[in-house]
Amino acid sequence: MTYVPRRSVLYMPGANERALEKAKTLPADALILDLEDSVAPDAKADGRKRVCEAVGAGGYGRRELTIRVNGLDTQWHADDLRAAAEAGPAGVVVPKVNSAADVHAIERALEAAGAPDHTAIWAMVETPIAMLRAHEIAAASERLTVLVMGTNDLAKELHAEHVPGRAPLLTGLSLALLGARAAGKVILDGVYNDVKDLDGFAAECRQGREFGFDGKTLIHPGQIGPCNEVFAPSDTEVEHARRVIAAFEAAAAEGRGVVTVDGRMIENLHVDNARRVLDVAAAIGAFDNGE
Ligand SMILES: CC(C)(COP(=O)(O)OP(=O)(O)OC[C@H]1O[C@@H](n2cnc3c(N)ncnc32)[C@H](O)[C@@H]1OP(=O)(O)O)[C@@H](O)C(=O)NCCC(=O)NCCSC(=O)C[C@H](O)C(=O)O
Ligand SMILES: [Mg+2]
Repeated sequence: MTYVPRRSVLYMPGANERALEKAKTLPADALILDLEDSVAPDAKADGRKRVCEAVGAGGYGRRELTIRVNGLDTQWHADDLRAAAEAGPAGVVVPKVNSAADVHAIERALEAAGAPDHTAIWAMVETPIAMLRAHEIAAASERLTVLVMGTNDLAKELHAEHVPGRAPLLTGLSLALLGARAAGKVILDGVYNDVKDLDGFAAECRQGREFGFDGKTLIHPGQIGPCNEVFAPSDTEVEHARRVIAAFEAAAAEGRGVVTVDGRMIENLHVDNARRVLDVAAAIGAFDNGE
């Protein structure tokens, strides 16, 4: 799987002209122009027109541009999907995807509307049944490239509380990760609602990274910088990866398949991981330099 930086993926209300303009200068890797929860029912049609025009007009540079449509069971879904297909963003983010059949319906609708091949499906998994079917959803289509956690909806459905450490959500997060990885797909963590609590936010970014998420979805510009930092390999990690590869190659030249670095065992699989760290760091370096 070729790594595409999606450390920071910022939602912005599709009806908010100022936010759509401001996003052109923000250092997020990707943007989700939202037509669902952040847009009031009366503003849906206007929001749809606005975000599709924004995608058509461009000006977002290398930021990956996606549109979040309303859910499959809503009155706006079909029109949103048709308009998004015509606008041709990098991805269409679909909330509350609960089955492979849902993915197939989205895929058929995009194809019927003439969506370009580059428009991927990003499926939001945010219900108990979606956690239990995460692999079925992730593997349902090649057009589906990204799973997006919806942790607010998941907590609501579970009757769970938002607590530091996210204990009530950990099983769901793990199931979704297992499903995504088993299907070879990218997976993004959910949002952190308290935009003023940067310490709590940083802790949740670190937890997401430790779990294996590729990046995190965000709701405020102030969350972008800290998130980019956490989801990129640090200089220390890059240096360690280089030493792992060098030590293993030296050992291999002497006919050994195992070595220690800083007292820890290094085998082939650790070298694979070290190479992945270097690939990710290089891709992020090129992205940040605008290459
Ligand atoms: C959360 C907010 C409502 C906070 O808004 P506000 O108090 O106005 O923020 P600030 O005054 O600090 O804003 C400072 C400037 O930054 C711009 N801004 C703010 N947010 C964004 C954004 N998301 N994208 C782009 N620009 C943004 C403001 O316009 C200010 O600009 P300026 O005037 O030039 O200084 C607000 O941040 C917000 O609306 N966030 C996005 C909310 C959203 O999209 N929600 C839906 C997605 S999350 C979700 O649905 C969860 C999921 O489905 C689940 O189940 O978990
Ligand atoms: Mg949601």
